Amino acid sequence: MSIDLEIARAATLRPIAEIAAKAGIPDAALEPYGKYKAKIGLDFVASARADRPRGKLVLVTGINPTPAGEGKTTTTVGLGDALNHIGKRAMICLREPSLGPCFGVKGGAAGGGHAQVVPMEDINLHFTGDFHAITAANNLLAAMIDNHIYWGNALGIDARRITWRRALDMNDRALRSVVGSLGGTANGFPREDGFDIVVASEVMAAFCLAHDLADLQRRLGRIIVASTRDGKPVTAADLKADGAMAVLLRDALAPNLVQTLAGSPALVHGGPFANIAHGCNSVMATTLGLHLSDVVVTEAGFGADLGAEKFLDIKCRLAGLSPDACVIVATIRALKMHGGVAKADLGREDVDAVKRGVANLARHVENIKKFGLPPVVALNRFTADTEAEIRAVQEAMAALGTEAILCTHWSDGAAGTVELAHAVMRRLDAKEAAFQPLYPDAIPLAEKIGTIAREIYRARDVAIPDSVLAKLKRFEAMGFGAAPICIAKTQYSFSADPTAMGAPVDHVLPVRDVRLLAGAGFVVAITGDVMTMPGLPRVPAAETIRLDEQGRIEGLF
Ligand SMILES: Nc1ncnc2c1ncn2[C@@H]1O[C@H](COP(=O)(O)OP(=O)(O)O)[C@@H](O)[C@H]1O
Ligand SMILES: O=COP(=O)(O)O
Ligand SMILES: [Mg+2]
Repeated sequence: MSIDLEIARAATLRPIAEIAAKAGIPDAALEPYGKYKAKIGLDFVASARADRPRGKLVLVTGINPTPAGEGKTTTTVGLGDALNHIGKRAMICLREPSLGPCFGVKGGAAGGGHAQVVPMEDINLHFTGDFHAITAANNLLAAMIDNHIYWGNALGIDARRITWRRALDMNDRALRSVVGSLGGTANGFPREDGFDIVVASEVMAAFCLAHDLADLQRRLGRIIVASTRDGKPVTAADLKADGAMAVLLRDALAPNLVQTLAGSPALVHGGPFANIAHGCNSVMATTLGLHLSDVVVTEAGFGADLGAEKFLDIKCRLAGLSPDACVIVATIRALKMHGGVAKADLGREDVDAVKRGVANLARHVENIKKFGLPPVVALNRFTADTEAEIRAVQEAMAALGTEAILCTHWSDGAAGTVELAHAVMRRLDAKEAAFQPLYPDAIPLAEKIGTIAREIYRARDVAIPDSVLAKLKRFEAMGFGAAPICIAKTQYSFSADPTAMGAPVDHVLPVRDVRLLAGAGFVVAITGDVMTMPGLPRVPAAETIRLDEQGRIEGLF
């Protein structure tokens, strides 16, 4: 059994009503899903947010990770627990895990060791059904498109220009490109189609950026699914799909409340990936947390070149949020990878490789400062890390005037992140943050892509084919010129080349396509070979996930 699962299963959980009461959520506002999970009623969310927000907002991001991940979720939990341990009222806001990585490479997303949200099995699997609801809403819209064409196509949809794709919460490369409606006239008009993993769906993005149920339905209605032969956009509202989609999502939109192993309240809600989507939990949960607590600690996915940039330039911009501090999670193993060490050798001491790999961390530190957020580095300690390697990181960061705090929350729980909690509180109390997004709304979409590429990825240039530039111009002509950009890119490198470790320079960012997410309110720029439907690895985690004789789950991590 995985250590994470062993620890989670051995824990004594508090009834969720007790966690809620501690967070200032009355019983009447709770919709329990068993003893240890609950949704928080939308009426309570609205009333709680009617008061002035109390809390400060702390973003947890990281360096470019190894495929296993470097511990942002784990550190978000550890920091939240430590803030509560030192007497603050902290809440943790996380994304819900996707079944794709759970049964694929990375495993779950409930943290790890003694810094987890629980019940981890529920959270990592079906949780409260939100992803199934989002999948259903996405696929209802897809079905209504083909059904509209089948019954005469009154809207004049050009079947060659349908951009809406089906979704599934699984890694399945066989579904990336399919042909639907085969089998004769009763099945409709055959056309090319495909599936995205649900965390890349625009329904997920709209769900996570919606301020309330009415806003969600408006966003769903604005989703552009196709165009007519003369280029006129066709929306979900044109198909009269937005109402039924909102019905499917009504219960899901209520934020989920669970707890950490230490009993801290955690809102786990929504779940876009940060390489192919915007990588942040829901605005509903984050804004609720800010009204209920003194500090909200929230994670954005993958490295700061992806999740943090999107949290700051998309979520904060669209939701009117202003972060007050930022933690960058680094690990010795990832720094060695960036220093050129092969995955198989990451467990061996190599101080020189750490010193070389620190260039990746240094660039993320420099980038976060561009947003007016002086970061603190959390060095998430793994057992194989040596004193010499740790010292090398701390000395390099000290030379940059940045604190690098050793954290041992995976093995020690809150006690392992108390020093980090005090460092974050020093920044919050000093009111150091002077957040501003990387680019203004008013510049052209292509210039926004260029700004991110140059300022964050340190690209020399961006390669955008004329056909893609024409699409961007069309989006601007349609009134979406002020929208932020969400760059779909590999998580392993600052560049579009997943093998370019460290801090690559002089690279060109190839943008192969762009998608207008009119419902979510941003434009996606797809770079390199990034896929919106991942595939399973040669040996998927699924092969070691099973039930024991008592029907208990094994192999989940
Ligand atoms: N210090 C640590 N020691 C051992 N395993 C860890 C440590 N920190 C995280 N992990 C494990 O690494 C994996 C990724 O952690 P996670 O917090 O999900 O990373 P991220 O959110 O950055 O992807 C999880 O299985 C977690 O249990
Ligand atoms: O979207 C990716 O999130 P993690 O970095 O937490 O795996
Ligand atoms: Mg995570």
